Amino acid sequence: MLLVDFQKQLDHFSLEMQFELDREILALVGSSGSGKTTLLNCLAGIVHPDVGTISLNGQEFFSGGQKPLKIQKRKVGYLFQDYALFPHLSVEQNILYALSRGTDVSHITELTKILGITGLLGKYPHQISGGEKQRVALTRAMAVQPDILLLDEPFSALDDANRDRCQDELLRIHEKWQIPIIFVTHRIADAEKLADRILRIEKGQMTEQTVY
Ligand SMILES: Nc1ncnc2c1ncn2[C@@H]1O[C@H](COP(=O)(O)OP(=O)(O)OP(=O)(O)O)[C@@H](O)[C@H]1O
Repeated sequence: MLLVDFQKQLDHFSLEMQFELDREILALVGSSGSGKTTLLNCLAGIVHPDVGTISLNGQEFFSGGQKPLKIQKRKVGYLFQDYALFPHLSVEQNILYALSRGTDVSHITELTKILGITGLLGKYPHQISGGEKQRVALTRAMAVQPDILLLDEPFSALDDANRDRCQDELLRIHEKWQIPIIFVTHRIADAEKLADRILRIEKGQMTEQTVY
C-alpha cells in the first residue's frame, strides 16, 4: 500500500497530494506543468516534499523532519519521459545497470521474452526504434523487481500498433506482479483503458475522476 500525504512548494503553486494506492493502476492526467512529474520524482526520491509523509508497504520513504530514504533503498521502478537509456551501453547493459553483481536474473530473461526484446540485447540505443526503446526502458524499470512502478508518459512516442502492444504487455505484467503502477498520460483514452483510478492534477491540486 502506498500512502501519500505531502506538500511541496513549486515555482508558481504548491503541490498538495493526498491519496492511498493499493495494487492498482493509477493514471495521472492534467495540464502541462501541473505537477505530475514532480509527484513521481517525490515518490522515487529524486526530489523531496517540504512537509508530510510518503510510505510504501509500511516503509517510510519520507517523513517530516527525518532524513528521506535514499533512492537506492526505495524499491521503485521508474521509466522516465525520455526513456533515459545510456547511449554508450548495449540494451543488455542498460537493463542490468542497476543490479548488483550476482543477482539472479531469471526474471529478466522472462521479461525480455514478454516484451519481445530478446533479439535486441546486443544492440545500442541508436540502433533501435522508439517503440523498442520504450520496451527496453520498461524492462530496465522492472529489472530491479520493484514494489511500485512509475511511468512518465510511457506511450507518447509510440504509434497506434505499438501503443496497443505495450499497453497489453503492461496489463500482463501488472496481473502477474500485482504491484501498484502510476503512469502519466495526456491521452484520456489510455487512462480509461488501463487505469483502475484516475487522478487529475491542476496547478498542484488533485481531484479523483470516476473511471467508466
Ligand atoms: N524542484 C522544483 N522546485 C520548484 N519548482 C519546480 C521543481 N520541479 C518542477 N518545478 C516546477 O513545477 C511545475 C510542475 O512541473 P512538472 O514537471 O511536475 O509538471 P508536469 O505536470 O509533469 O508537466 P508536463 O506534463 O509538461 O511534463 C513547473 O512549473 C516546474 O517549473
